[in-house]
This record gives sequence, C-alpha cells and structure tokens, in this order.
Amino acid sequence: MTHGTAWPFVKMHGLGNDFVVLDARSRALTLTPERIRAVSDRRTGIGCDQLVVIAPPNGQVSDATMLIYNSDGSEVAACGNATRCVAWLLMTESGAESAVIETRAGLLDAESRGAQLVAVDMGRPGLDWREIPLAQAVDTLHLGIKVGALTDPVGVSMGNPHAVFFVNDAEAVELSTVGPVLEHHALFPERANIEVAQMLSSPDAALGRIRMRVWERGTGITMACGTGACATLVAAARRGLSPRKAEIVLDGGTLTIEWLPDNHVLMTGPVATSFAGTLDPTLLP
Ligand SMILES: N[C@H](CCC[C@H](N)C(=O)O)C(=O)O
Repeated sequence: MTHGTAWPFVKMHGLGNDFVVLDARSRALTLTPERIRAVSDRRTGIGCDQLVVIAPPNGQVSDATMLIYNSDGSEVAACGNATRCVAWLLMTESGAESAVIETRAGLLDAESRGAQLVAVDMGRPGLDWREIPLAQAVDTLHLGIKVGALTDPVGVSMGNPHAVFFVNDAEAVELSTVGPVLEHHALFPERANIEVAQMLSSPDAALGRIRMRVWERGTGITMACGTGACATLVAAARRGLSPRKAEIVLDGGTLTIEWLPDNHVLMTGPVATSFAGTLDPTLLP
C-alpha cells in the first residue's frame, strides 16, 4: 500500500459539536464512507460528529468550499457549527473580518463578532414540503406524525431536513430511543434531524429562549446543532411561540438565532480549536 504523507488535521467544535477538519485546497483527497467512518470513530479513530473538508473555491465568489460528512459516512449539504469553525479558520488565515463559504446548500456569508465568536447568514429556511424534502404533500407546520410521546412536529429545511417537536420537558424525552425511529420515518425520504424544543419564554418576549436537544441524522445525539437551532427558531416563530429572535439553549451552550425580515436566518455562536495533529495513514491514506 502506498503511504502518502500523513494528512494534517485540526480538531474543532462549536458548543461541543465536534469536527475533524482537513484542508484539501492544495492536495487531492479521496474519501470513502469507510474512511469517513474510520476517522470519525471515537474508539479507533480521531472521533468526531462530522468530518469537514476545506476545498478550493469554485469560481471567484467564495473564499473556499466546505464539504461535510456525518460520522456514518453520508455527505450532507449544511452544518451550522462547522460553518462557524471553517469561517474562523479562513478569517484567521486572511486577517479579514468576513469570509464567504461555498457549500452544497449555497454560498454562506460569515462575519467575525469578536474573539472566537462568529455570525453566519444561513440563508432562507425551506418551508415547502418539497424543500424539506417530504415523501408527500403535507402542511409543514403540522407534519401529523407521532412516535412515543412526540407528535405533530414542524418541518424546516436549512439546506438539510429537520423535524422540530415542541414538548413540555425536553429533558424527559428518551431521544436515543425515539431519535433513530424518527430519523428514518417514511415521511423523510432523505431521513431527518430530530429536535425536541421546550419554550422557556413567553410568545410576547422581546427575545425568545428555547431549550433544544437534538438527534442528528447520520450522527445521533450531539451537544449542539447549528442548523437545528435555526430550524427550531423558525418553527417556534411560525407556531407563534417565539419572537423571530431567540437564544437556543443546547447541551453544549447557547446559540443566538434571528429570522431576519429578508427571510434569511442569522446564527451567532462560538468556535473552538481543540488540537491539531496528523492522521494515521491507515485511517486515511
Ligand atoms: N447531521 C446533519 C449535519 C450536521 C448538522 C449539525 N452538526 C449543525 O451544526 O448544523 C445532517 O445530517 O443534516
């Protein structure tokens, strides 16, 4: 087996949702689902929720392209926490206060908001059943499915599919039991990220506050989910439960999400670097 030079990586996280970040802007990278799972494995690999690849920009409109892979090996179009981390790496490199990142879900604009705090315009939410996507034409404000005690979620796409369930006590939900069942529900032809949300503020509050836990598609329970926080705010505002700006309280900390008048969703939150290293070539040749 040819042994190329080992791949350097940076381990980062956004509120505990963690990533192995590879820079493939000047070196070709061949990923397979098996290799992604090997790197992501917390027992035998580096361990992460998602593997994130920085690739060359496509044309002149972005600073870089970001590719995102869940720990099960599936490629996905959006990851809010990783977008903040990659934006922070690019801004640190360039010295700029902003960065434009191309993703499968489109171009995302990021701005520094101070020390290791980044704001990302996550674009417009997808509210039509075809955008989520769903297997049939249903009202996305009331998806009409029920698993265990969870019922009647809101469907939202942030470039990836989300089903947001409102509950009285988010801590009481057996997410590891109902999460995988809902992730693979027949209504979600591309599976779905599953959020349980508990309102901590009243509908007329100037700033909403929502406790949210998440079962992520292709990954399982994570400490935080940026696109899930965006989907939760949009769902709560559509249901009349929250103003269009709220603090989303996740296991790993708080994200501030605002659904702007131009229909874009702005996510603001921290980034952190854990460590850097090189991958064992048996994980990724
Ligand atoms: N599991 C997600 C991708 C990662 C999203 C999450 N880590 C975030 O911060 O948005 C999906 O399959 O769509």
